[in-house]
Amino acid sequence: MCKKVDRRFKAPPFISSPAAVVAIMETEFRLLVKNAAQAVLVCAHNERYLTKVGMETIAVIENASLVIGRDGLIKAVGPTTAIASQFKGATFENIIDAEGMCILPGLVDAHTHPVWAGDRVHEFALKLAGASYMEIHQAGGGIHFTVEHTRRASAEELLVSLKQRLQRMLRAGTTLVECKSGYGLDLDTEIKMLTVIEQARQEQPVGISSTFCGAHSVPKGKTAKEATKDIINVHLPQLKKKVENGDLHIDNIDVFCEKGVFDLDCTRAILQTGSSMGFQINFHGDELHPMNSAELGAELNALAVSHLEEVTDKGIAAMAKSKTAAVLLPTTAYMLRLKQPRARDMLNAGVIVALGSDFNPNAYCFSMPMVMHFACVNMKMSMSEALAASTINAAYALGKSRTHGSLEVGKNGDFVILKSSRWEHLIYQFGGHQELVKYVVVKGVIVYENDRTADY
Ligand SMILES: N=CN[C@@H](CCC(=O)O)C(=O)O
Ligand SMILES: [Zn+2]
Repeated sequence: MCKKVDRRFKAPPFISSPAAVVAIMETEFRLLVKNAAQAVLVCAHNERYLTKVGMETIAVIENASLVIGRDGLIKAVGPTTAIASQFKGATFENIIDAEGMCILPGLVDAHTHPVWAGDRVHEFALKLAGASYMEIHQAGGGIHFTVEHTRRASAEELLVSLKQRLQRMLRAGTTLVECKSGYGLDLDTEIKMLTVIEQARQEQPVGISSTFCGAHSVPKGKTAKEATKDIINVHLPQLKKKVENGDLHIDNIDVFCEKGVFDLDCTRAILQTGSSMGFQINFHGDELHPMNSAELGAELNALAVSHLEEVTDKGIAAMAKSKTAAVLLPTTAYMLRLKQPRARDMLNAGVIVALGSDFNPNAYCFSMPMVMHFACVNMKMSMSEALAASTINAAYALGKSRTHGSLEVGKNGDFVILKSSRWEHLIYQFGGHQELVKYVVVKGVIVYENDRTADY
């Protein structure tokens, strides 16, 4: 009944959980998913994150059912027969018979840049012909190109494209996504982007963690030091006011810490100011050059540092100690033909490894299943490690692992139902999620049902 994937996973979690007892006293529920071939809980003991051993041994129940309450939270998950007897006489607004299918937690995408205008397909051609990311950036393209187009775009235009992009992420199984600003660099455009993110949060079902990334690049006509002063003395205080007034919601503060962009001192100053205003530190570091970003993340108790292709052994050890998550982005290393992030060294050292799509005009990928596939093949992660990195650990990197990232009683009823009797097909069939993802559910509501699934 209970697959011995995790030896610590002794009893079906719904039996021992106090929340499950509450559920039994209720009689009306939002959703029952019954008869699933597998329910992948990922973790079952309220872990906030998993490190290597936990990621290798994620919790899976064979022949499982799941109950979501009218508040959108998970009330019970366990063997089908046990759930049937516990919920005898209960009524459900909706029932899904998931025979032959798998239930997985909604995927969490821990790093994206989804608000922009003007694609960069022409730069893809240049890169294929040998130009590097930084050569294009220094010649005024790259982020600068996107900044010019995003400044000119209306908020309405940006909102339409953002919602379409979130919809494409949702269809690939993502139910929580980090969304950065950072293609404005001036205060007005940054506010326009953050406002668009705020609107999208209210108008569509994918959960959003929003990030102020005004230090994504040094704006033309300014030095890094001048831009840093501007962000600290002008942008951040204005944004803080907007947050306090309830006009904006900002979860994280970000900087692109890179040679020729923001150095370590500028990065530290911006992150410390943002953190003092209550924003979680989650920044880009050690991507193209070793910058000691990992060490800085540890020093500042950052929640997460992304990229880390050029991290040092010292940086890895520091992140393991400070419990700063490493958000690895396999699409970027693939696209830019960089050296792969050292996922195995990080896992062996005890670092909390998470994954993100890095969706942006440079790395045009919406799909966390594809990201997991790249992580397995190119970064040598196992499939269960990749799934844990795209669920509980990605939620941790956003400060959301109390509510997201696993199928556990009391968490949001956000999950994916896969038309396959083994969950690993989501990673194995690369590029195949369009046929595999049957339903996506957010807080117990079916937000996507796919007619294109078929048995292959
Ligand atoms: N490296 C910095 N930022 C993005 C790329 C943004 C862009 O090229 O537009 C990243 O995470 O890959
Ligand atoms: Zn990025």
